[in-house]
Amino acid sequence: MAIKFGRPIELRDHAPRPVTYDTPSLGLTTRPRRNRKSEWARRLVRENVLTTDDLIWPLFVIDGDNQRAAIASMPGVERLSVDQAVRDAERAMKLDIPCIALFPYTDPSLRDEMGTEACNANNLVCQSVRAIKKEFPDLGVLCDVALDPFTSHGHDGLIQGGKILNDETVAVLVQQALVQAEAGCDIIAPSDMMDGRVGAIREALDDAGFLDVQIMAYAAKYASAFYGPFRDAIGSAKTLTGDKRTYQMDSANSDEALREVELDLAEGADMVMVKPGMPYLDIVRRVKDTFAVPTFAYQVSGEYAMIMAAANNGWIDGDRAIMESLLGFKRAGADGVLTYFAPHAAERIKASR
Ligand SMILES: NCC(=O)CCC(=O)O
Ligand SMILES: [Mg+2]
Repeated sequence: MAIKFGRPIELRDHAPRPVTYDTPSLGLTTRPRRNRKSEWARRLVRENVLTTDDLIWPLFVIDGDNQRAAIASMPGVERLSVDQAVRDAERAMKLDIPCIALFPYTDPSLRDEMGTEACNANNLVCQSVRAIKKEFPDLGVLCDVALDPFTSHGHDGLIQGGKILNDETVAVLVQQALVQAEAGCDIIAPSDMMDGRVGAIREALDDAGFLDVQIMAYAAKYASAFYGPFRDAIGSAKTLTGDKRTYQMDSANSDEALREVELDLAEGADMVMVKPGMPYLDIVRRVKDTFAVPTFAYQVSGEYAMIMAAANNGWIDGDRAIMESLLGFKRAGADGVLTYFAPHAAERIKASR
């Protein structure tokens, strides 16, 4: 049950009882509670607001027709066949969500050591982009650039002798970005954390005439336990060998995030992202204060799963926790949030207007 915000607690919970208290005065000049005395007063002094313009909605796509398959660790999120992804794109349009992000569940038979399918101009992501752009040209479409949905080992890059190869991987990522841009993708979002990939992709996009295709760099992406359910969703959880700590950042570090962001901006990133979200709000704030560029946060699958699990157990008020968590990103300085809660939040925002 949703509790309406701003209803005075005493009216909600108690039948009034006649009591008398002594009324000593503390003689306070400043009483911060005055500005919180009623809903209109709180609205008047409110510093941050979440709007539908702040939302990017990640969708998972699978092969097939008319498929919507539940993901156990992400209750409420489904893998969608391309036709159904188009229906969710329509829902995004109706909810005034400016942009969606696409992630494929690649059939295991198409995964290999090199992530070859990433560069197939007719892969699931490219098919989805074309189908969505055809019906909804005004909806922003973001495509992730990384090899993990396509490799048999679940890593974001090419491996040799147990090591993730940087420059060789970047050459493949450039090809992946080009097929996505060719399909009509608006924002290329490299999430692989290889060094130098933003510059290489920018140059290749420009050479191919995609001057207006934006780059949102996953600039500060941490090696995190919170990606677990996402790996279920794209089917890499079981195949992933080892961890990603030689390319994703150490969660102990903060200055390093600024250096990563600085590099990506110098290489041509139009927007930067911090990921995960809630445990890294301090990074969002530092990035925004330091660079004053469009800054995004990714509220990742594990954050979604935590809130949903607690809400489904009745341990927290899910609606309120969702909106509070999203407002936290705005307060930390984010210009927008990639969140699986996007349609839910947009519905709430629209209903409250
Ligand atoms: N490159 C996209 C992701 O890794 C998403 C992670 C998540 O939602 O857990
Ligand atoms: Mg980097």
